[in-house]
Amino acid sequence: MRKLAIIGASGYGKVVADIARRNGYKEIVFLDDDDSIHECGGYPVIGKSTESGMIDADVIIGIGNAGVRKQIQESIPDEKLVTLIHPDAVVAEDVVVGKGSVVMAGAVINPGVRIGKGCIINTCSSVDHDCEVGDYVHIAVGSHLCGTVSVGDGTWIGAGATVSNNVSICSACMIGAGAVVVKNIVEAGSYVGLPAKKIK
Ligand SMILES: CC(=O)SCCNC(=O)CCNC(=O)[C@H](O)C(C)(C)COP(=O)(O)OP(=O)(O)OC[C@H]1O[C@@H](n2cnc3c(N)ncnc32)[C@H](O)[C@@H]1OP(=O)(O)O
Repeated sequence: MRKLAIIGASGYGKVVADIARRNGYKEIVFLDDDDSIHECGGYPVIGKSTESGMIDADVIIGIGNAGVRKQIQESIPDEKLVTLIHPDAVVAEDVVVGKGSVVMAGAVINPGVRIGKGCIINTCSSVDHDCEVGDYVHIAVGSHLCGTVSVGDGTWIGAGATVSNNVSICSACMIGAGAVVVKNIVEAGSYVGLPAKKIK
């Protein structure tokens, strides 16, 4: 199997490397702009984030910040980008997962779901039937989208948060850890608590 270059030698990047290894990548390298980092998860950092075009390798972004992830992903030709799904994630057959997205261990994605590009579907989260997840969304560890939820581009669903069925959340929102979203959110911002309310 081909080589994989992961941009971003971070904690998240380390998890991405583990998923890549389980998907059969034999050679994994990192690219990062921090000169002081030489390895990540036991894999070498061999250059800067802008150098993926010079390497004959598949590419994925290992950066948690949605804005940075988007900026870097959109500078890379689509044919170099891959999608990674942990072998212990449960993903229904008709689910569409966009380029550059990563689905982590224990995640469950049920039928009729569409996940955009550059998303993180993190450990033990669930995305239930017919959800529409935009681009560069992060469904953080242990959070749950009930059925027919829509999440706009760049939104972060915090760890352990729950979004009730048939609810829409617009782009550029931060849903706090443990929040419960029971009504549509139509204005960008940070929302916390039960029921989730805007804080700024
Ligand atoms: C593998 C991984 O690690 S994946 C990463 C998972 N991590 C997460 O999901 C983290 C999600 N982030 C949060 O929950 C954050 O607290 C945010 C984004 C909601 C708010 O962060 P900030 O904008 O920095 O807000 P700040 O910390 O200043 O808090 C503002 C107020 O909201 C409260 N608040 C913050 N987060 C929450 C929350 N999740 N639930 C309830 N109240 C909260 C604070 O106590 C504070 O209240 P106060 O003004 O009465 O003191």
